[in-house]
Amino acid sequence: MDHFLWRILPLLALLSSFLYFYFQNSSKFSHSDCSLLPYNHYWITSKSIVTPRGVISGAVEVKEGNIVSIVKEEDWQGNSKRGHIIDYGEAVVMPGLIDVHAHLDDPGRAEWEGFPSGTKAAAAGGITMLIDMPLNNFPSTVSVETLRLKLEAAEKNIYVDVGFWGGLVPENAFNASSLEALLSAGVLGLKSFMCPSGINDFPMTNASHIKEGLSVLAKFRRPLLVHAEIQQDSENYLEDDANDPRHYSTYLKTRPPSWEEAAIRELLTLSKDTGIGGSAEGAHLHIVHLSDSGSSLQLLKQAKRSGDSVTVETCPHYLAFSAEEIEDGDTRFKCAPPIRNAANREALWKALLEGDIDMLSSDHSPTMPELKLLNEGNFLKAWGGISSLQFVLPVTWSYGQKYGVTLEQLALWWSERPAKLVGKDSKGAIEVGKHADIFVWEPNTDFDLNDDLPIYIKHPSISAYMGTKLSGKVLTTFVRGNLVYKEGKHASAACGSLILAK
Ligand SMILES: NC(=O)N[C@H]1NC(=O)NC1=O
Ligand SMILES: [Zn+2]
Ligand SMILES: [Zn+2]
Repeated sequence: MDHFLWRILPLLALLSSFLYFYFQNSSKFSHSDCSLLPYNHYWITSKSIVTPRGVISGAVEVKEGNIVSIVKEEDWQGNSKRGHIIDYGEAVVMPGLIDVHAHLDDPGRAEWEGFPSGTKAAAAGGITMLIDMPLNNFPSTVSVETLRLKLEAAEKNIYVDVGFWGGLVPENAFNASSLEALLSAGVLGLKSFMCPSGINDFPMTNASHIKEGLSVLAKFRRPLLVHAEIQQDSENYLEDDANDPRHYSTYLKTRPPSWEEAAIRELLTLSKDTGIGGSAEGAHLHIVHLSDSGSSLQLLKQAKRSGDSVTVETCPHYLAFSAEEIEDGDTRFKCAPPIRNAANREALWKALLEGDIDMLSSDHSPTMPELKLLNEGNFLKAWGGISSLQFVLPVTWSYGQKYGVTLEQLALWWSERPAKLVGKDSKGAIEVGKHADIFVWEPNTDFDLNDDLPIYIKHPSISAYMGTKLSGKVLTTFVRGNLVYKEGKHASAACGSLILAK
C-alpha cells in the first residue's frame, strides 16, 4: 500500500497543481477574453483621426490600455518594427462617446434593459463609457447600500466602462452624512427630479432639498443633474375629440415649455454664485435633456454669461423628431420633457452649434414593450422614455448633415465636454496619456434599422428609430485598449471598469 501511494504521489501533485491553475484562471478573465485583439501594444492608423488639435492623418500608438503617442503621417515611416498595425484607411478614428445619461435599470428591472445588453449596445454604438442613472433600477441608488447593489450587478457584466450617478431624494437631502457617504463611495455626482419621476421609490425634490444637495456637492466638486420640469397649473383637458389621448398633441399640451422654464428659473436662483470667487464656488448645476429652446434656454444663457457654473445637455430625439411628425398612437415617441415642434427643434440645433447647449446624451430610458401601450396608443398612460442607446452617433450625424456638423463637433458634444462634466480627465479625447477609448466608423455608410441589423438594446421594437435609415456605421470600438466590438461581434468577456469618483 505504501508502495502504491509513493507511486501515485507525483500524479496527485500534478493533478492538484493543474486544478489550482485552472480555478485561479477561471476566476478572472484572461486578457484574450477581454479583447478581440491579441495585442496590448499596437498602432491604429487612418487618414482621419479626430484629435483636440484637429483631424489628422497618421497613427495612434496604444500600449497597455493607454494612448502613448500620436504621429502624423509625414512623421510616420510605418514598418513592421513598430509592432502590430491596424490600418483603417479612410474610416474615421474618434474618441469613444461618453453618454452621461442612460438608464440601464439593473438591478431590479433588468428585464427593461440590463448591464450586459445595455453595454453591448453602447459598444456597438461607439460609446466607451456611460453613466448610469440612479432610478428605474430597484431599489433606486440613493445610499451606500443601494450603490453596493448596483456595483454588484454591474461587476463582470459590463462591456464598456460604467460610472454612476447617485439619487438626491427627500429622504437623504437633509442628511448630509448620508450624502457624503454616497459621494465618498464613488458616485460621480447626484441627480434629482423637480416633477414626479414615474418611479415610486424616487420622489421629487423641491428647492430646499436641492439647496442642501448643492452645498454637500460643492465640497466634493461634483455636479447636480436635474430633471428640470415643475408642474404648472393646467386647464383640465376634456377627453373630447380635440383631446384624444391617441393624438400626440394632447400629450404635448399637458407638458408645456412653461414647466421647464419654471424649473430652470428656480434652479438658477440656487446655482447663483457658483462661479469662480462666488459664495457657492465648487457647486455645479447640469440641466439634463433640455427640450424648450425658448425662455428656458434664454435663462441658461444669461446665467452662463454671468459666470455661473451651469451646463446643459439635450438629446438626439429632440434634434431628430418634431411633434408635427408623430403619428396617432405612436407612443415610441413619448418622453419627458416632450418632443416639441419643428421650429423648436431648429432652435435647439442653433443653440448646440453656437455652444449654448454644451453636450448631448441619450437619456436611453427603455421599459417592457407592454408598458409602451402600442396597441392602445394612449399617450397619456404609456411609459415615457426613448430607446436609443446604440444609435445616438448615427442619429446625431445623420440629422446634423443639414447643419454642416463636423467630426470635431461630434467629439466635443459626445466626448470632451461629457468627460469634463464627470470629472474624468483620463477620458474624452485622443490625446497622449489618456485611456485608449476609441471607436472607428464610416460616416458615409448608410444602413436601415430593421431586423437584419445586429441590435443589442433589449427591446428594439420600442425604439422610435426602428424603420428609419441612418448614415454612420461603427466598425470597431476599443475600451482602454481592449477591442470590445468588431462588426457584429463582442469580446467574450465583459471587462468594462466600474468608474468611481476619487
Ligand atoms: N424615469 C425615467 O426614466 N424618466 C425619463 N423618461 C423620460 O422620458 N424622461 C425621463 O426623465
Ligand atoms: Zn429626466
Ligand atoms: Zn433620464
